[in-house]
Amino acid sequence: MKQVETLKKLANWKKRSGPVVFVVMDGVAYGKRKEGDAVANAVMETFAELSSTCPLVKLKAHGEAVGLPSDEDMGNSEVGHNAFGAGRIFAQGAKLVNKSLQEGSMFSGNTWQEAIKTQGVLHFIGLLSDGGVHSNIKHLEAMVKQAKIDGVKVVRIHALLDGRDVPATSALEYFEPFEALLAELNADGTFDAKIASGGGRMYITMDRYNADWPMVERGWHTHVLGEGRQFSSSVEAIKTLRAETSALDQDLPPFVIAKDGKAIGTVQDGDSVILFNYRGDRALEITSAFESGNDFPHFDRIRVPKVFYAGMMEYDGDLHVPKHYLVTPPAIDRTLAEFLCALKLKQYSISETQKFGHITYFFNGNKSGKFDENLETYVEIKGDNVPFEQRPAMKCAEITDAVLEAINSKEYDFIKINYPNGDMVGHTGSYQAAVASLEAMDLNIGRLKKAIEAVGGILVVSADHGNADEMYEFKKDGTVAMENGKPKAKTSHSLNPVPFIIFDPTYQGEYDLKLKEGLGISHVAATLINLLGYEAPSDYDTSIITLK
Ligand SMILES: O=C(O)[C@H](O)COP(=O)(O)O
Ligand SMILES: [Mn+2]
Ligand SMILES: [Mn+2]
Repeated sequence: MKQVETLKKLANWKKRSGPVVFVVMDGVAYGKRKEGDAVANAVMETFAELSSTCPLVKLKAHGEAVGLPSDEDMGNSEVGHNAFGAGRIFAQGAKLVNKSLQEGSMFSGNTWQEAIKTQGVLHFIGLLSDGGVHSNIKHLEAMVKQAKIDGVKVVRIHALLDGRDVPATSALEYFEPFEALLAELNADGTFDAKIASGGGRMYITMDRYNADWPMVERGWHTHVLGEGRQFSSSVEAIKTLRAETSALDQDLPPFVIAKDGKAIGTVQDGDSVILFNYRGDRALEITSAFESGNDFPHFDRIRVPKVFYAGMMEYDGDLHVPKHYLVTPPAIDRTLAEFLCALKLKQYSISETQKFGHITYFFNGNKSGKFDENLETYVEIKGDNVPFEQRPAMKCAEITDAVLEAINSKEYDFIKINYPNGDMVGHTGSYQAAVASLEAMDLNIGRLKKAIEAVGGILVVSADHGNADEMYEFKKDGTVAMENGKPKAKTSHSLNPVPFIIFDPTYQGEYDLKLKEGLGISHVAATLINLLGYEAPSDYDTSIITLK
């Protein structure tokens, strides 16, 4: 790999005595309506003070500004952190898969051709919605149709309920038409495609960052071994399990579709398996359960079928996982971390388990490795495996304790932090917990601010996309949607703009205090490089500050 160039020092920059600390308030944006806006309604004294006294601008964090197909697409952590870390916009997974399907290259490629050779069953595993963050049901539909055209006889789909990137209880809007499509494709008797198993995405299969391997184990038992509560159809399963548990879709218990007491879609030797999710974080663990040999410490798989396994994308560009994939991911290069390493600047990255990979792997362009072991420190504060509304602080105090130590050690030039609060608690749909979570985070940003003041560093506060700023669903007429006498919870991200604030207590007048308007979060990296005293790479999206 070609080494990046060494950036030039800014001629008129007075080096600060402390580090530049970049805070990503995950899932915190400016809402459009006060009702259900936990960000606007929480008591956040530090955020209010920074907002009224520091340079501040709103940045775009969704749609085309982060490489998604259209401005209808909400932002998410992968594309947001990619944009922060790469300083440029890359066409993202969602867009690349669309293109590969439109141009037909997915189906002419080796991976698809190999997958359809199976004499057994072609399985698809993935998230059945049009949330567009991890997957898109349209991609699955196109692949199932193509499988029929290509002469595959038996297809089994292992479908996860979303309710996290789409409305909280919307699963039947996807499962019912999808079952109808399968029935249509099966009607001429030459093709047999069925949903074989499923469950809520936060209950089985889609764990991330080694937070909760038993989730993946439950998924393995459901999809591969065909063990679990049996139903005759996915729609019957969803209706029954909802009535019994009142769970939101993301938390629905697993189900297995069976006929005469026998699961219809266990995974067997000689089958092909395609994971149709394109985003990596929640795809890596189930992938490793399929691809690992005997050396698999996470749970007893009981039976490991010999299959041809492929992912929609390459999920880890460093470790080349999985071995086979349908679409080549964006080639994100020349990231901020790489430039800072070339300058020999010491960097510290920290978050709680759920967002640890966001501030490292996503920030570094979906690479799990470091550029330089000696210059980069990664710290993970272990999260609790509980519903997050029960521990809304999301370890923000522990994260801050560690950062204060790092600041006071005077070892680091650049520190980046992800506070998971607004996002992880935002996804639970609990408004009260989201407010509590944001207030805890704000207290801790207050602690950071004091430390920065004491050492003469710079604090930059921003966010990767919205979430906690919209905790209620709204009706078309603009009023709050109600359910059982209460506001209906919204669990997904928002499309709202995010804050960008610079707190620079030893400002030396090197830049205008008025920030540039109308930009997106891909402009943050160049700004951070300037605030460290260097010229940004010429191919980066321009800095948000105007240097004097
Ligand atoms: O994976 C998730 O939790 C959601 O689909 C998206 O949330 P994130 O992009 O903030 O991780
Ligand atoms: Mn996020
Ligand atoms: Mn999120």
